[in-house]
Amino acid sequence: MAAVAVAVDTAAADGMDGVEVRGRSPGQEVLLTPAALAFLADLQRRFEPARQQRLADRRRRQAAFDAGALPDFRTDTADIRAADWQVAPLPAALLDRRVEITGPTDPKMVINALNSGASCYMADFEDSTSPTWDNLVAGQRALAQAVAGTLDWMAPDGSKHYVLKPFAQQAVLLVRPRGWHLVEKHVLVDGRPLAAGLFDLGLFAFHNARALAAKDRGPYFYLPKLQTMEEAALWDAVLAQIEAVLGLAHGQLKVTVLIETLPAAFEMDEILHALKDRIVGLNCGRWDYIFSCIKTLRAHPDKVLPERGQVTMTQPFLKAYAELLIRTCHRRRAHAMGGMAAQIPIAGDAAANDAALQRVREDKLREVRVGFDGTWVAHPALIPLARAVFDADMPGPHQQHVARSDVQVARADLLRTPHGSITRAGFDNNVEVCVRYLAAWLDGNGCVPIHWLMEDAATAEIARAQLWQWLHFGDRGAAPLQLDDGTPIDFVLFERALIGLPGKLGGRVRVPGADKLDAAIALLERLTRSATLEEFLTLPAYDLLD
Ligand SMILES: CC(=O)SCCNC(=O)CCNC(=O)[C@H](O)C(C)(C)COP(=O)(O)OP(=O)(O)OC[C@H]1O[C@@H](n2cnc3c(N)ncnc32)[C@H](O)[C@@H]1OP(=O)(O)O
Ligand SMILES: O=CC(=O)O
Ligand SMILES: [Mg+2]
Repeated sequence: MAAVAVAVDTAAADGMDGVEVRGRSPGQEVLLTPAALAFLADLQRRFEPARQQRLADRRRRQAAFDAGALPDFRTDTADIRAADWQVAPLPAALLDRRVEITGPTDPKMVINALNSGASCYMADFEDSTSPTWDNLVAGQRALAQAVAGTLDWMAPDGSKHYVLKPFAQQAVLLVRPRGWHLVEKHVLVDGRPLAAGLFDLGLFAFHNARALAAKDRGPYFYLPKLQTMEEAALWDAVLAQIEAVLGLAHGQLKVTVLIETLPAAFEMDEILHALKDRIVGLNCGRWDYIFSCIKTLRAHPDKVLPERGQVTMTQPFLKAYAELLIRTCHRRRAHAMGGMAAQIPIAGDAAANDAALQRVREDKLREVRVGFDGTWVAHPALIPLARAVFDADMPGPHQQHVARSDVQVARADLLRTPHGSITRAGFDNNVEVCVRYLAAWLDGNGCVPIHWLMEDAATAEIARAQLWQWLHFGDRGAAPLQLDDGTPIDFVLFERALIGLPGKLGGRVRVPGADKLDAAIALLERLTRSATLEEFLTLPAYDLLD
């Protein structure tokens, strides 16, 4: 079977030499002790060369797609897909994951999420966190205090004191570090920024792993935005190193991997295999997946998706991706986790609220009936609804026995482009979402409601990538795209949508990050006018943060 080798720099130094902390935030000295920094620096020195190789592999792969190639199942790993093997047994705390709440890591959110009644809580440093230094330090402190059982929080006006429920009544904690593409510029090792994922995961593990292991709670992680088994193998090597340094058993650290890139959909078995001693499931990260489909196939004129609102999970290419994930996971005795419906409760409008909840209910019903073992919710008020749907259709703790061997997904199924349209409302909405989300993110808020939908980095990326793709469609000689009413999609249309926005938002809507609107507009203009599609909006946006 194809083995995945991770090149490791074994000459990694220990100690504080060459480590510089540039951020200043209250309480950071408790986290960034000399021992913690030495631990992080060691991880960075060992694994940074391999991370850089994986990022270079991504660029090479994308260049091939841009030159006309399409993703496919690998021939060099056919034996991994064909062979019979299973992942390591799942820990008891992760057997029943029917409802998982996700959210950023500020202390109030952490307490609300752990107390929410969900089976699990994914504390998120990725899609829903704007990685200001203050957010990261406060988030790591809140999580460490939560693990220690000492976290509390007082509302600034003194109206409510938030305390944790007893441990046995709390949701099981999982932590999602940032992806391989991001760096943490506030910690330099040998003059270069630390890999953000190593900072988030490493720092959490350093301070909490032993305490969580003693309670038989992992630690557990969600790994975002992977593309290949080699990237999975890199995480596996990092986790094995952390276990060795912290004196934990091999396989103590457990992970769930988000399948949220198009290349990864072709390597689900391989990713499970690369992490088989510690992986407990795959998750359908639908929003990044849609974004990745747009990004990966950006140079293929026959692969343009309709406007965001029309790209739902019932579209055949997304149905195929979800069903392949379930079949693959259950064959390997791993959980198949569903994703996030974007609707959130609507205050002050009962009819609209009922309609939103009905959309969520339908989404969860579809998930449990196709064979998912659990699902995500964005908001605590959605937990009872999701739980009721899963309880009714999933009497046991999971449904790994649902083999879905009826599912046959071919390359063409994953690449089938849905029909649909681009309306003016859809175009304008993409512009508005990008501007409002970027403004909030630059202001330190990584997840906001916009028109009663949860918007985070993944959902905003769809809007941003679509605008770029639609506006640059004619660059390769094709006729420009048109709206469904025949209006050409060009920069005149884009500027028109942008021009009225600050007045409209300032006058009518409470906008988080209102004083960042100009910066957000300037960034969107830059991203959209660029001749090439920026890989992630959070890369240039991070330069503007802090
Ligand atoms: C594509 C993906 O990656 S999905 C995963 C990433 N995205 C997420 O995790 C979404 C997280 N969700 C959120 O951040 C929020 O629900 C939002 C921004 C969508 C809406 O937030 P708000 O407008 O503040 O919601 P609302 O005012 O209704 O909140 C009511 C209460 O629920 C709490 N709450 C809302 N969402 C969450 C959550 N996800 N976790 C914990 N508590 C929450 C609020 O803190 C508030 O608490 P309080 O009554 O004690 O003050
Ligand atoms: O992380 C989840 C997604 O949908 O993206
Ligand atoms: Mg995502």
